[in-house]
Amino acid sequence: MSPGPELGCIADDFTGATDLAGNLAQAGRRAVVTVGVPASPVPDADAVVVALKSRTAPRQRAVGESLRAHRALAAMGCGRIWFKYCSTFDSTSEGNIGPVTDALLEATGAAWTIACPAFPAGGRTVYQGHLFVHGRPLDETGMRHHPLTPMTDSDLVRVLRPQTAYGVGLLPHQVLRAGHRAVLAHVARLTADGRVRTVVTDAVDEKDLAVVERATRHLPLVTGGSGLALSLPGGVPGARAVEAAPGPAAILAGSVSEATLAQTAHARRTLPARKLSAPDVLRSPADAAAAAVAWAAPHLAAGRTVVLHSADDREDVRRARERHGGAHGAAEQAVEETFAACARGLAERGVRRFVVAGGETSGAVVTALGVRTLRIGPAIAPGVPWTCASWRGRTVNLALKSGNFGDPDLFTAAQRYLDHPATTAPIRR
Ligand SMILES: Nc1ncnc2c1ncn2[C@@H]1O[C@H](COP(=O)(O)OP(=O)(O)OP(=O)(O)O)[C@@H](O)[C@H]1O
Ligand SMILES: O=C(O)[C@@H](O)C(=O)CO
Repeated sequence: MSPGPELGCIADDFTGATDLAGNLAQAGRRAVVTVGVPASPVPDADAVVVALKSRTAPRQRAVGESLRAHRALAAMGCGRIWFKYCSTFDSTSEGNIGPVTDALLEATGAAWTIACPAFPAGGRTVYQGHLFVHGRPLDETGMRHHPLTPMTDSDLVRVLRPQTAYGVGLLPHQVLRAGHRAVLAHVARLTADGRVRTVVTDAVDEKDLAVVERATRHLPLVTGGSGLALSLPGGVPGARAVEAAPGPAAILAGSVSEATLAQTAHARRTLPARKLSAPDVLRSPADAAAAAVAWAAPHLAAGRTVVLHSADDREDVRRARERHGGAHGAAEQAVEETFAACARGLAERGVRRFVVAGGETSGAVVTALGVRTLRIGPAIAPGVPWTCASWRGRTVNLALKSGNFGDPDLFTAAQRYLDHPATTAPIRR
């Protein structure tokens, strides 16, 4: 038996970290997310997930931070390492999926590993190496136009090859369907001459993932999305119970993905909502946040959940960029600073529950609240768990939602999963 946690995970963004930890909790693991590399061992955890902001960082930095995280997890005695990246394989020809995988192969001494982004419960499937999002090839989705990691090819073997120093193989569906022994024989052939060290795995449903899990449970390193976690056997019942803070809630939507825009539009029908004014935000994030918090105060006093959002559509972002006319990313930075200041102001006004949409926005909010660790609670949607953290010694609950996750009613339904965790487990297997 391993002396430390069963799993040590390195996530390349914050929402991805809680996504993986949430699925590990669904599989009965006591999962804890640390914001950045932990300075000391994490007690009472079966899985420690280190949340980094390395997805679009310069390659050297991403590799360096991931190795630092690996050293901390290895020092805790973690049995296996899991490199978590996006289920839409967000990367460029430079990386960072390939370079970080290469570095972790060396660090863990693994002869080979898998690249398994499939998350069927979240609509991500892989067939013959091609990634589909709710049945559409990746390159035909909005990811084609992502500003930082545009995904213009759904063939993951082709996408990964230029990113890694080693060969890339494919574990196709027909082999998977023949069972885990056939998988191991196939991989043995692929990796025989030592060139191929990463194997892209097909998986279109949970049955496929169960075979992948069975065939790879001996590996010191796995890489991929969070979907594989749902197939882990064993686990402790009740691992998802966390304290629910009393007190009002706020939705902070800084994501401009299609799913979030639909969720915001839905929530605005029934909840008090305010759009952050772009000119105000660009002039002074602090003043824009103060005005938003003042607007929220009477609604919060009346016990209502408030919604603060930054865009109705992508045009808003384009206009803000144009209006700002500054350095690349400056308008986005101002919006993130505003959400960060809103989170601080709202917490000071008694808000104890936050639903935050968007990876970057979540990073800004979690950092602003000075949160160091997140314990995982019940899920609102596949890949979106409630978490429990401490703010100035008080319990706060945070749900960090990846831009593209969740149904349109996610914001309005969120509270009920925290209040009634035992009766509402929305993950369909
Ligand atoms: N009106 C706006 N003008 C300029 N920038 C904006 C505006 N609204 C949001 N943004 C910025 O757009 C970025 C959205 O990124 P974020 O990661 O939060 O969401 P996402 O990309 O939809 O989600 P994910 O990364 O989880 O898929 C943030 O930097 C945010 O501050
Ligand atoms: O895997 C996913 O899709 C998410 O956890 C994510 O990483 C989005 O940023």
